[in-house]
Amino acid sequence: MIKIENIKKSFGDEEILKGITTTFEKGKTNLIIGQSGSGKTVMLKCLIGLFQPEEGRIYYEDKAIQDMNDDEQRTLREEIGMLFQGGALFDSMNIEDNVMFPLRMFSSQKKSEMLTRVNEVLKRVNLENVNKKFPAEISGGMQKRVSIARAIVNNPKYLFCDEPNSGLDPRTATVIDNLIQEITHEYNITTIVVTHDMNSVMEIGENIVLLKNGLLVWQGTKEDIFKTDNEDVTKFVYSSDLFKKIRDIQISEQ
Ligand SMILES: Nc1ncnc2c1ncn2[C@@H]1O[C@H](COP(=O)(O)OP(=O)(O)OP(=O)(O)O)[C@@H](O)[C@H]1O
Repeated sequence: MIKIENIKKSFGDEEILKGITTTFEKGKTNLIIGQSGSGKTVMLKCLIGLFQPEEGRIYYEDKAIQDMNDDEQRTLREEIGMLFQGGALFDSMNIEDNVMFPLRMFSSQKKSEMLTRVNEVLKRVNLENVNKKFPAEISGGMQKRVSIARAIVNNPKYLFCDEPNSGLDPRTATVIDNLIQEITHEYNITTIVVTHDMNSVMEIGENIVLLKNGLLVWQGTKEDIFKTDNEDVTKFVYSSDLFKKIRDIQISEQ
């Protein structure tokens, strides 16, 4: 569980996060959604410690980052898996070495042990016999699965995904969404996904936080989305052509 209390972050005179309070639950896919520029990535970067908010507190379980000593912060970093936008695989390393990278960084395991773990996670994301291939030799969807394998290789307690579907066709995007959700449930991880993909919202939105101009304007589940009359939610949802068409059909059938 990750809890944030009244976090504020500015760049120069511009306040980007204007006091956000919320909880991201364990074992759930928590989504941060909102229009471009609403502050999603800045919030994610605050959560993983890349940006220091000027105000507010961020709790991992019951301990605030602000109160952690260096050792505790290092431990926390090891407990975090990151799935970067675009995958961010190392082009010059083969798949096996890409996935092994966090183990080399953080563990003192023997190579054979690391390899066993690498094969385990590659199997979990349904990728076998690709160990010696290079990222450029596999499809975008496969690259995403490699990135997921790399993000979970250290058994993280927390998984952060920044636009995990960018650049994927809708069917592959759904496969990736479902994989993230399955892994979240299976390993009881606190997962946070930044997205503006409405399909992801409706597929895996177990706890959705909607940001607008640096404020949290709505929070709920995917089931709540169609029930709410919150104007910010409806504007966001129906900015998607597909959902606009669904609404038009619903209205015409009434
Ligand atoms: N390092 C930075 N320095 C200055 N301003 C920044 C920095 N990072 C982000 N911003 C500003 O913060 C605002 C919010 O950016 P952010 O990247 O969080 O938006 P977002 O909701 O993730 O958008 P998108 O969906 O387009 O990725 C933007 O106005 C952006 O210019």
